[in-house]
Parts: sequence; structure tokens; C-alpha cells
Amino acid sequence: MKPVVVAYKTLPEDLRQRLDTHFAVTEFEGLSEENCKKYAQVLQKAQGIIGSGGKFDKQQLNLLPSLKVASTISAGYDQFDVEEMSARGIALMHTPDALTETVADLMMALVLSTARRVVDLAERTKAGKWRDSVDPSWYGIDVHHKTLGIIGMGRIGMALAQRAHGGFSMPVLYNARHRHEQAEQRFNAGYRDVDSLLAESDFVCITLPLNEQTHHLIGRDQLAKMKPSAILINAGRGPVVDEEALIDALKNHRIHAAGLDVFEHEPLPADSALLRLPNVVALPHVGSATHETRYDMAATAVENLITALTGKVERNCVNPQVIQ
Ligand SMILES: NC(=O)C1=CN([C@@H]2O[C@H](COP(=O)(O)OP(=O)(O)OC[C@H]3O[C@@H](n4cnc5c(N)ncnc54)[C@H](OP(=O)(O)O)[C@@H]3O)[C@@H](O)[C@H]2O)C=CC1
Ligand SMILES: O=CC(=O)O
Repeated sequence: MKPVVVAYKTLPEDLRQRLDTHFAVTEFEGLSEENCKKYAQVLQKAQGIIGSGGKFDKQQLNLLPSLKVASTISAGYDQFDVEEMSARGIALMHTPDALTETVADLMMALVLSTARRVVDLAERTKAGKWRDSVDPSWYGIDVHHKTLGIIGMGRIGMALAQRAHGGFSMPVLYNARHRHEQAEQRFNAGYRDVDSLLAESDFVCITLPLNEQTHHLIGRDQLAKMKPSAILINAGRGPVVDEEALIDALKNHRIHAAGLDVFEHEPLPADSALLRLPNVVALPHVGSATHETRYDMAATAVENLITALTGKVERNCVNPQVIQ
């Protein structure tokens, strides 16, 4: 009998067929309370699950007593209680490499759109307000040759540094838990503690995972250390930044602008003050949202699930000790 697998996200047809050759697959969209009730029996039997979103705490894991492998279609895995999964012998697989370049592209888009006011000016133009040659109220600020600070010099941080250094002649600063020799050699990146990076950067770009150490790493005190002309970009996870403190800093022009792909609560509530601030570009968590990359992520997650349930795992496992 084939192992039971639940796909809690609709997969491209060819990938679904690939899963079908190995497993008895039940597919539905999202782990809502209603779906968890409706599919309770199959969830009980599932040895593998694949999808994105959701929250895998103890309560959710209790609905999955046969689970051996969870394959998330994402790089981040803060939605999973990894410690609890490891204690239960459940392997967690993720898709980091598939999206690195695409997320770095989006971060550059946020850098450019906040500094050059791309969204604001495009809206003014569409509204028929371009009647004469533009005056300084339409001007943005330069990106090239400005200092770009990266907090979190992992895969995405490196890809962003490459763009900033090679494409825009920007001096690069970075912070991470460790020194990254490659970043220093390839991009002439300078290591700084967080406070110095905040004080020296024209763009502060966050590419951090969410964990106990990074939650609200950027709060009121840290925002106060940034230059008033500086721009904050966050494509890591929303709760890394204290959103109330950020709103205050933006309202009071203690920093110049923010480009945000991630938020403390997603979807961002329609009444969020962030949506009413002219110096904010807010995107709906679309760092990896291109047709090519979303397909590659799903394909990677499918292979991750197959190798973890049927063969040897060589990469993309968050808690490899579980399968060794
Ligand atoms: N907006 C979007 O759509 C997307 C967002 N993401 C987010 O981006 C995050 C990063 O992805 P990726 O680059 O692949 O991950 P990596 O694991 O490659 O990089 C993470 C970096 O964060 C650093 N870091 C972790 N904890 C701390 C800390 N407490 N203080 C300082 N630095 C720390 C690590 O430091 P060190 O190198 O020293 O270990 C590392 O440099 C993901 O976890 C996810 O949350 C990912 C994909 C899409
Ligand atoms: O935020 C997206 C991810 O892949 O992580």
C-alpha cells in the first residue's frame, strides 16, 4: 500500500502526478478548521504533508499522529514548532535555494521604489497630475553609491549584496551571527554590529528568519539609531520589526521611508496605519511570487517529500538528526 500524503495546497498538475506515482495523495486548499475537520481521517493516517502557510504547533501536530515528514513550500519555517517535531521524530523539509535570487530581486525593487517613489509617482501620473515639467515635490533620492546595510547575510542577503555591489556601486555593510568571508571578499562587505549598521546605512535591509532572537530585533531604540534620510526594507519576517514603533518613526519622519513585503499580521489588516502613510511601499508577501520560482519551489518540495519518505535526504532538511 502506498504511504498516505496530504497536499494542503493545490499543486501544478505534473507535480501532483509525480506525487501520485509514490503516494496515495489527498489534495485540498489550506488547513482551515473546516478542512481539518472534513479531512480528519486522512490527516490521522498521513505520513507526509506538503503545502505552505498554516501553523504547526502541538495542537495541529496532534491531528497528524502518523506524520513522518512535513515538506513546506517555503524557505522560512517559523510556522513550525521544530523542537516538538523533532521530539516526535518528524522531519521538516524546506525550499531555500529555489527562491533566493527572486527574493533579492524584489528587495531591490523595494529599494528602488521607495527611494525613487515609483508607486507614488506612477499613481500621480495616472491621476493626470503630470501637466508640466516636474518640480522638486516629485523628486526622489539616489540609490547608486549609497550605503546598503544587510541584517542577515545568508542566501538572500548574499544575492542582495551582489546586486547592490555589482549593479549599483553601493558600499555594503552586513550583520549576521557569524562573519562571512565570502561576502567580505566578493562584495567588499564590512561587518558591523547592528547599532553601527543602523547608524551608517542609507538602506537597512532585513533578510532575517523569525526566531526568539530576532523577534522585535528592530524596535524603537534601533529605529532611532537610523539616519533620518534612511529607508528600511523588510522581506524577512514582519515580527522582526516592532510595527508600532515603525509606524511612529515613519509618521514623525524619524526615518525617510519603508519598503515592506512582510508584516506582523498577514494579510495586513485594511485599517493598518501603514497603508495610509505616503512614505511606505507595502507588498502582500510576494518575495518569491513569480511563476517560475513558485513552480520551482513546489517541485523542490515534492522532491523533498519523496526523498525524505522513500530515500536518503541530502539537503533541505531543517532537523536532519531525525532521519540519521
Ligand atoms: N518575503 C518573502 O517572500 C521571503 C522571505 N524569506 C525570509 O527570509 C529569511 C532568510 O532566508 P535565507 O537567506 O534563505 O536564510 P539563511 O538561513 O540563508 O540566512 C539567514 C541569515 O540570518 C542570520 N541570522 C539568523 N539569526 C540571526 C540573529 N539572531 N542575528 C543576526 N543574524 C541572524 C544568519 O546568520 P549566520 O549566517 O551567521 O548564521 C544568516 O546570515 C527566511 O527565513 C524567511 O523568513 C524567505 C523567502 C521568501
Ligand atoms: O516567505 C516565504 C518563504 O519562502 O519563507
